[in-house]
Amino acid sequence: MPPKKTNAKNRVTKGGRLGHGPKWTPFKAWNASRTVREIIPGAVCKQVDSFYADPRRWNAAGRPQRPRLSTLPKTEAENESECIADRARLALAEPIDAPEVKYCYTCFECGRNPDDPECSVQCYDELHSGGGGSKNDMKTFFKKWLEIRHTGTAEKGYGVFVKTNGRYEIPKGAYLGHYVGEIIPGPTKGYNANNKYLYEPQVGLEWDTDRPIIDAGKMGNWTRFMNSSCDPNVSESIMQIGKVRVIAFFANKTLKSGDELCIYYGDDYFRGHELLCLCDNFEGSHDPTAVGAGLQARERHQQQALALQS
Ligand SMILES: C[S@@+](CC[C@H](N)C(=O)[O-])C[C@H]1O[C@@H](n2cnc3c(N)ncnc32)[C@H](O)[C@@H]1O
Repeated sequence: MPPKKTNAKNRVTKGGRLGHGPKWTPFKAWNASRTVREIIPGAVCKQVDSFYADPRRWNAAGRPQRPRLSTLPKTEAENESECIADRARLALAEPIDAPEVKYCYTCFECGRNPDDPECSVQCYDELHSGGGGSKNDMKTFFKKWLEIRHTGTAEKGYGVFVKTNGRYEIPKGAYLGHYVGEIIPGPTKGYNANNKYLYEPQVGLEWDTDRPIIDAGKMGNWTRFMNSSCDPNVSESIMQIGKVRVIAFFANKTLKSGDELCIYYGDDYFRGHELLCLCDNFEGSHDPTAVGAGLQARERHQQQALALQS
């Protein structure tokens, strides 16, 4: 039998990926609920379930072509008995306060130290593709419980909502997914600082001494559609899944049918893009850095982060 034809455009080389998830697929959600009137110009986004690192871009920046994933820096957090990852995992069964902690290197999927040979890239794949009896199975999570639809506000565009036809409530503390896209080695050729889908985490990945940037402009998952709120119901935290460090999202409140899932983008985002916030907490547009609730939300986040770090 002749080999099956593949669409070269949609093929991602193994060397350029972190994890071994499926190939790209066109991000159907991007157009799923759009009517002709609503179509937003621009490139159609590809749906991916793991990071993509373009070797040419990394070579051009003088960085290793393939991120090394085997040895991870050790921190005290590794030795802490009550690790936030474990708590977050337990939270799926028993809600806790949102895990707002910066670093924890215990694998979210298997609970082992990622140096442990039993913990592998497979943990990442299992969590996200639902294979191997993952406790969390994220493959069907989005499809089952969430939808992307227009917020009704032109400036805000699309948002992520808990499906309105379900009776299911997503418990506080539940792991929702993580931000993926193309990993770029900091501001390099072809980098567009105006891109509104850039996530610039300080993840401390050992293959990148600077800050890598996750660019979900051309490829990403549903998390790229999460809008900002001055009273967010989703928190982010840096986590370890297998050998991959991720920006993971957790429900910080019980999420009910029809709720929009929102994070807090932070002051820099709004200032940098010269945007005003149009979240539902206030009527009309407002500066999220100047409005009471925005400040309170930010302070609460900082306090939670500090409390959990100490
Ligand atoms: C990461 S995208 C979120 C998804 C986006 N709504 C879409 O349709 O693709 C970020 C952009 O969404 C819009 N946005 C998100 N939260 C907002 C808010 N609270 N107020 C105004 N615009 C917001 C801004 O245009 C922002 O640049």
